[in-house]
Formats: sequence, structure tokens, C-alpha cells
Amino acid sequence: MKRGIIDGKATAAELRRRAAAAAARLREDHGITCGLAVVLVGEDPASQVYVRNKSTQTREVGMNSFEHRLSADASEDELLELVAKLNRDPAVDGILVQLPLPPHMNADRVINAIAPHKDVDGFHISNVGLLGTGQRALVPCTPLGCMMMLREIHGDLSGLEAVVVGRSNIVGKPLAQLLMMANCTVTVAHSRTRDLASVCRRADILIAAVGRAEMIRGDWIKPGASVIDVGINRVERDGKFRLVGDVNFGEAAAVAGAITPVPGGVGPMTIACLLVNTLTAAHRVRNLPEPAGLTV
Ligand SMILES: Nc1nc(=O)c2c([nH]1)NC[C@@H]1CN(c3ccc(C(=O)N[C@@H](CCC(=O)O)C(=O)O)cc3)C=[N+]21
Repeated sequence: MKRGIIDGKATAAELRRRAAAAAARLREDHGITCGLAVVLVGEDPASQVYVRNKSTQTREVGMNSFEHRLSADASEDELLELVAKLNRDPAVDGILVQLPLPPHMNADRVINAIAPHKDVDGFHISNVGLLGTGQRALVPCTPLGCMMMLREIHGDLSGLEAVVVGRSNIVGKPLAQLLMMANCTVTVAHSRTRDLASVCRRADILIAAVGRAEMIRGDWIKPGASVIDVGINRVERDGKFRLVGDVNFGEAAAVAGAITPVPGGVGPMTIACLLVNTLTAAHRVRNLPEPAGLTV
């Protein structure tokens, strides 16, 4: 059992080293260079930072990065055409369409147009269904990163009480599935949950994925519990913008057994898991044995 502040940056760097080794083997043994395509629609400045970080790290592990930008007023058909082209492109193993999309586009329709075997976000209904039934799926990156950090803290998770606060399709729901598969007793709580504080206090593993800055207080946490903070909220403090999680870190760190910080926790793991999923997709589509040590 690991305790204290869990360094997501270091864990992600180690995962990227393993990804780089697997990418090198794929290149040397099979002449294949993995490729990840990232599609950004519009000019949202925060999204641009993520896209840049993803591209840099993709190249650093020895994979090709293909960036596609469409203007905010591009039509949904233009985006669907681009997705269809990437689906056909043999140099592209993984496709990520950055969310949120502009309001005139139907995100479900776009996501479900991605070839499921290239859906490295794990958002396609086919991957969602495979995960929900315990079949081999591409698993969403943030939940995958959370599970890796929990494995680092606990090893075996069997029988532990897990409370997931948040029921989104991209974090809460898939993470609940993964925790069930790992034999946790899982509660999914949300904004309408009655007495959220006392539900949280039951948790051996508390996942905060609500998107509300510092909502989870120290006295909501069972002493010694593991706290995984998925929130990334930009707040203004003393005239400066800062990133904070969904957990009040100062209060929580005094009570928790292990806790992930923001920044430097789940965020870097999410990007590392995107590279891992791209490698996984590249192996599966060619029926190659998947590299060990890359997933939960
Ligand atoms: N299709 C799609 N897939 C995504 O995975 C996806 C998306 N759309 N839209 C936006 C969100 C957000 N997201 C982040 C990933 C890493 C950090 C990250 O590494 N954050 C750093 C800090 C970065 C900073 O300083 O701004 C950290 O927490 O330490 C943040 C946010 C992925 N997203």
C-alpha cells in the first residue's frame, strides 16, 4: 500500500517510457510506425494547449502525430468527411476528436462515425458496450489512468468500497465499470445524491469527477482513504489563474492515505494512456500480441 501524494507526472513518464519501448519494437520487428490523429474544431485556447501537449508527447515516444484543425464554423459534414478519410488511412492507428464540439455539431454522431478499432478515446458506442459487458474494448483514457494509479496505491482492489462522484460518459460511468471489474463495491453519486458527504465517507476509494472546484471537503473523507481527483478547474485566485481539482487538496491531504494532486495527477496519466491506447489499437488491428505492462 502506497501512501502520500501520488506523482502522476512521474507515473506518466514511466508509462511513456514503456510505450516508447513498445513503439520501437513495432518499428524494428514489423516496420510499423504508429500514428495518432487529433482533430480540433475551433479555437478554444485550453483545447489548443491539450492538443499541443498530446502531439509533442506522441512524437517523443516515437509515434507519428497528425493534427487536423477545422474552423469553428466548419459543417458537421466536413468533420464527418475528415473522420471517414482518417478511418481509411492505414498510417492512422488512433483517432481523437477533441471535445467539446461547437454547438451546431452532434458529438454522438461524430464519435460514432470513428472506426471502433481506431477509437482511442473509447467513446464509440461499440467500445462502451464491449466495456460494459466485460469484453475486450478500447478503454477511455482518464478512467484507465485512474485505475493505473489505484493499482500503484493498492495493488489488488478486491472488496474495497469505491465511491465515484460524477456520472459522465467520459469518466464516471466507464470508471465505475472498471472498478466493478476489479471487484470493488461501487457507488456512483452525483449532484442529486442525498447527503453526498456521508456517501463519500464510506469510501476506501473516492473518485472526484464532477467538475466543481474544491467541492469535496476534508471531513467528507474516511481517514486513510485513497482520493483520485479527476477535476481540472481553472479558478482566479489573487488575480491569477490557477488549476484546482474537485477536491479541497489542503483539507483532504491531511485525512487521506493517498491522494492525487491537480495539476500533476490524473491529467498527465490521461495523455500517457492515449499513447498506450494508440499502441494497443495498432497491435490489435494487425493481430499482433499486445505488449505487456501497458495496461491495467
Ligand atoms: N476527445 C477528447 N478526449 C480527451 O481526453 C479530452 C477531450 N476530448 N477534451 C478535453 C479534455 C481535457 N483533457 C485533459 C488531458 C490532460 C490534461 C493535463 O495533462 N493537465 C495537466 C495540466 C495542464 C495545464 O497546465 O493546463 C495536469 O493536470 O497536470 C488536462 C486535460 C483531455 N480531454
